Amino acid sequence: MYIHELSMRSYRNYDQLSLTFDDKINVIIGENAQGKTNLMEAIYALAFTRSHRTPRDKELIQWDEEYAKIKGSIFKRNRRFPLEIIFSKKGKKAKLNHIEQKRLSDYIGALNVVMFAPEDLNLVKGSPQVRRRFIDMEIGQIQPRYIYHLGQFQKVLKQRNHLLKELQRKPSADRTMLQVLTDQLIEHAVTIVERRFKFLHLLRTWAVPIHEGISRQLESLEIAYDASVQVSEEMDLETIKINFEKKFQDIEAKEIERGTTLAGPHRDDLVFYVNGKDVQTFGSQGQQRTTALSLKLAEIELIHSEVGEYPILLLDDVLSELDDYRQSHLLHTIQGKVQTFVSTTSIDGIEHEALKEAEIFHVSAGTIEVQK
Ligand SMILES: Nc1ncnc2c1ncn2[C@@H]1O[C@H](COP(=O)(O)OP(=O)(O)OP(=O)(O)O)[C@@H](O)[C@H]1O
Repeated sequence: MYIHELSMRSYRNYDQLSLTFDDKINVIIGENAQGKTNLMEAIYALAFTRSHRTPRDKELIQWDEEYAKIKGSIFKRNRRFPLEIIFSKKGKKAKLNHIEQKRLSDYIGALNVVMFAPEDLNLVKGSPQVRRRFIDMEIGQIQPRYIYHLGQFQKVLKQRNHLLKELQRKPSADRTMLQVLTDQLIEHAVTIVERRFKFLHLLRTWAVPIHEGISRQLESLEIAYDASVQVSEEMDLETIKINFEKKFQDIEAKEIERGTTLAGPHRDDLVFYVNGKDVQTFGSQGQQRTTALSLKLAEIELIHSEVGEYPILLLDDVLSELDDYRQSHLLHTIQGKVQTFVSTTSIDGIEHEALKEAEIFHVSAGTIEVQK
């Protein structure tokens, strides 16, 4: 799939903009703070209805404006369809084929995007939250129903935490309600964990051989799910559910004492091993980067295998962070099959064969010019 046209209004530092892209490689060049990341972010937001760098939609609206609008014309399975997203101070609206989608989960997934930004190099080193977000966003775009379960889980989690705080202060508060909320929480948690297991199985299928390739057969990658409840990928749904129930019975007193939910998918993590050693603790910076790159390349192949089309790849200021070998590996893998956006302050240092045919855009203070 690819984006043919993109237009924006009052989005970050862009007043008004309309661009046509190459279906292969587009390079966005500009000095710092001119709007490169804002453009990448807009494409990401068109796919996910949110930014990759802030949870606050209001920040996307140009200062002193009432709303921001992004429109895209997408080609998928040889058919063209429009996407539109409007962020206003009251909320957001997402339109697919000109029709507003009541649930965002009916919209997300129409456009598949993989973003690789410098902070993704932190996927291995960063906090568990970064890895949970990675896994949740990726499952969400191939299985939009997952987003619904995640939203329901968050809702119940909030109510449950609220009640646990109340019980912490006042032990006579409603215990029956706690049981009701625990049952609801478990119902969504089991679905989330089961879908994460299935996703990890697919991710491994692609990431392990890719990592072996990038490391010239020197490293073998393993990915494990570090769960806060005794569950594993071999278990059936019923066993997972029983183990959740047991866990919450065991920790009830502790949860009331702390006033918060201490187990569940919001506390889980991913662990990456290279040659049997935990990369987060023992890996070199190079190994951590290779792992992050393998995961991103695996995502591209995984989406292709699940959706039947390659996603759009956004490489925001990240090529120059990779050494020549990893850069070549990346560009070689995507060449010709993945519409890619590369942002950079300078094209020197990334003179790869793949970029020769690229469409070049120059960004300066919220305006973009195509290089003739
Ligand atoms: N809501 C907004 N309204 C108007 N301008 C904004 C808004 N949010 C951010 N900006 C401006 O956008 C610019 C930052 O653009 P962007 O993050 O795309 O930089 P960049 O070109 O990627 O630079 P770098 O190479 O430093 O990452 C800044 O000048 C910032 O002040």
